[in-house]
Amino acid sequence: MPKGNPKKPPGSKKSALPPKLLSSWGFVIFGACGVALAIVMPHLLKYLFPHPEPKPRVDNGATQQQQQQSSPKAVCAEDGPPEHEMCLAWHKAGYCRAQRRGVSFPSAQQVQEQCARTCGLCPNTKGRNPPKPREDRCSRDNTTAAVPEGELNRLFERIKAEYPEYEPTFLSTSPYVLHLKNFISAEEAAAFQSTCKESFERSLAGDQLNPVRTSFQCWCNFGDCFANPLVHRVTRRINNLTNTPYDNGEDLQVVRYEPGQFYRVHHDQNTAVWAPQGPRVLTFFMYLNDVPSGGETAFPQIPSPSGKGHLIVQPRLGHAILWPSVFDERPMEADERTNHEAMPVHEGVKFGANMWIHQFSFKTPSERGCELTYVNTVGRQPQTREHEALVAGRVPTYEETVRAASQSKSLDPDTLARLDAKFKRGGRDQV
Ligand SMILES: O=C(O)CCC(=O)C(=O)O
Ligand SMILES: [Fe+2]
Repeated sequence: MPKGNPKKPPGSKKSALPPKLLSSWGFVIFGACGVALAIVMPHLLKYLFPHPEPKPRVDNGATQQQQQQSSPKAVCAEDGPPEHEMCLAWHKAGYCRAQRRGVSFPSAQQVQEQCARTCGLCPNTKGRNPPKPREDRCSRDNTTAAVPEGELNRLFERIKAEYPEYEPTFLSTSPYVLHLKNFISAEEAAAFQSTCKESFERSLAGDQLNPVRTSFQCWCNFGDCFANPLVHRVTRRINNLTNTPYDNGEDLQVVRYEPGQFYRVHHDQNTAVWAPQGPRVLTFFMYLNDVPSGGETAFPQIPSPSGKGHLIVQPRLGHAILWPSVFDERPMEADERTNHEAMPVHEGVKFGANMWIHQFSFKTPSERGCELTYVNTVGRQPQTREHEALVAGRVPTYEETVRAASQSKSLDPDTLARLDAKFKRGGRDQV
């Protein structure tokens, strides 16, 4: 008798399976039934005992319940301490949701604790830039015009009165061009240049390579730049000075001119008025170094204060100029008198930085990937289906937009809270 398991004779059906084999088949069948039951059972139970929907997920991926548990009461409380000054930048950089790889500070937990309101972690607050249904993605909040009708001139007068430390001087009052000294420190100017060092590219004008602008530019739209504490501090200082929300400003644009480079006469209002962010209403331009020769900013349609020739501003480290792109009484319409140019640099290199401020939130549609539509490249009329949709429904028409911008100042709760706090501090800003 051979040893081992006897071979099953070919063709034999009822071949006597050895008891050991039988028990393994039984095991397999039993297991399969178990698996099937495990799959079907939850559905069956759900059908038999319907369960409430899971809590909606929000911005940072946590459920509202988790949010409320993790919300630090202090920051959420109405009379609580202010949030960390970096919160807006940290949120924009995505730090509310996840810790950035390779960066130990700030941790996601630290951000969530110190920026609970901005991160949308407090009960009954939406946080900055909350998710929107797809069809509303690119709509505009009509009630937050940065510069309503009749507010532009007042804004310039207020800055002159409130900020003597910058030695504000009107280089022109019709239209306004305001000159400030010591607006940024040498350390801050150096931070702009160093964060941008590897990120300069040939400048664009109206979204295109253009022979009218031969300089280099760096969009400060990456976390290492806009979440750099010195860069953010300057950004917030501009927001406070102009009384406009963080989200209405484009990311800063650092510019660099080598000898011979320039930006010929142009106007900064380049945005279709029906785009979600509305027109650029203000330009805040900072000089980041002294230029040995050339590199002035010139306004060919504005007389110089001395009455001789037109207005020319010398680039000096720390100085800044602010001018409007629209009319006081028609704050959606470009005021061509603020055409300007960057004259060629003759000696040395010129560094500067632009902050363009829009009538409505720029960062929101920008972060949502909406069409931002420049008039120079897409024309003044809507040309694509998406443009038409913006005009037709999701974004107000030109007339509605103008009407909304003309309404008396009505600000969003965050801006109101900020103004309120500023008033309580005696009108001074912290940064
Ligand atoms: O460089 C300057 O002086 C002005 C730059 C400017 O006008 C711009 O970048 O739009
Ligand atoms: Fe410009």
